[in-house]
Amino acid sequence: MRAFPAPRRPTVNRQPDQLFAQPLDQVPDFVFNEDVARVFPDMIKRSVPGYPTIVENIGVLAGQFAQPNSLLYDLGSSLGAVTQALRRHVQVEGCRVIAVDNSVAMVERCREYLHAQDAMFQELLPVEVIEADILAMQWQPASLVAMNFTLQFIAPENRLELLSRIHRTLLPGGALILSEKLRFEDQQQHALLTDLHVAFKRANGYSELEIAQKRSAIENVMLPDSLEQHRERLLAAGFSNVVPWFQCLNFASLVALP
Ligand SMILES: Nc1ncnc2c1ncn2[C@@H]1O[C@H](C[S@+](CC[C@H]([NH3+])C(=O)[O-])CC(=O)[O-])[C@@H](O)[C@H]1O
Ligand SMILES: O=C(O)C(=O)Cc1ccccc1
Repeated sequence: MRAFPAPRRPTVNRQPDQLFAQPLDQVPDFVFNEDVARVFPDMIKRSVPGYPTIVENIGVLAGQFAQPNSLLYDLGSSLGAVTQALRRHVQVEGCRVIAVDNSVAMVERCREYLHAQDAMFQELLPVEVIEADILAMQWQPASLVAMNFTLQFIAPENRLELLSRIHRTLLPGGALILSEKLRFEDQQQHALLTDLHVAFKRANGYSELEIAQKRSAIENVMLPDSLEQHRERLLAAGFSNVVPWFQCLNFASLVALP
């Protein structure tokens, strides 16, 4: 008998995303379940142009906004990629990271990844991973809120209220970092960037079938807004300035100042 049980899975996840590789009679709506959580690092890197750059730089940007003895929120944290970047880059006295996700599968694995990060580095910011709906949670004053590709999964009628709550929770001098897939109001622009995004997925090894089935899985659950809609809604939520800092094809990231 072994003295210690073998780990359930390797710490570094290299499982390829083949979730939509076989033809499905009916493509179900996309959900963040165990199957998705298992392949998520591969899926998001091959699907979102600029994702690794955005994640790493959220850590760098956060270093400019984090204030001593305050909270940093990672909303819709999935496996905690942004939380890990925050912990690598922010070395400010008394800061704490709160990662929130409502998918049990994501939260379980996120905790494992963060334990692995704890084992590898010293003096990382303390972190708490909370399984909760970001529409129903209690807020505490924060100097940074990151929402990396999460708002697009929130029902459109709830988006303004959520951003208003985030605005109220932010300390002066803090920031919201909001990354989203974009829709374009100009039809030609929208078609061009959509085609270029399909080319990006193809170049990353997805077949036409995988691309088509994934599109139909997400079309009712992931509803992107235009940059103009984001800007207007952030201003309506109380933010004083909205600064795009990254765009790659139809994916962008903004800094919103309270
Ligand atoms: N109401 C909600 N409450 C809490 N979590 C939610 C809610 N709705 C969706 N989520 C969670 O938001 C995450 C969106 S993925 C974020 C990537 C990550 N930020 C990353 O930088 O790797 C984006 C994507 O897959 O395109 C999922 O884990 C959902 O469970
Ligand atoms: O926009 C797309 O085509 C995507 O595939 C984005 C995405 C990435 C990861 C999970 C869900 C949606």
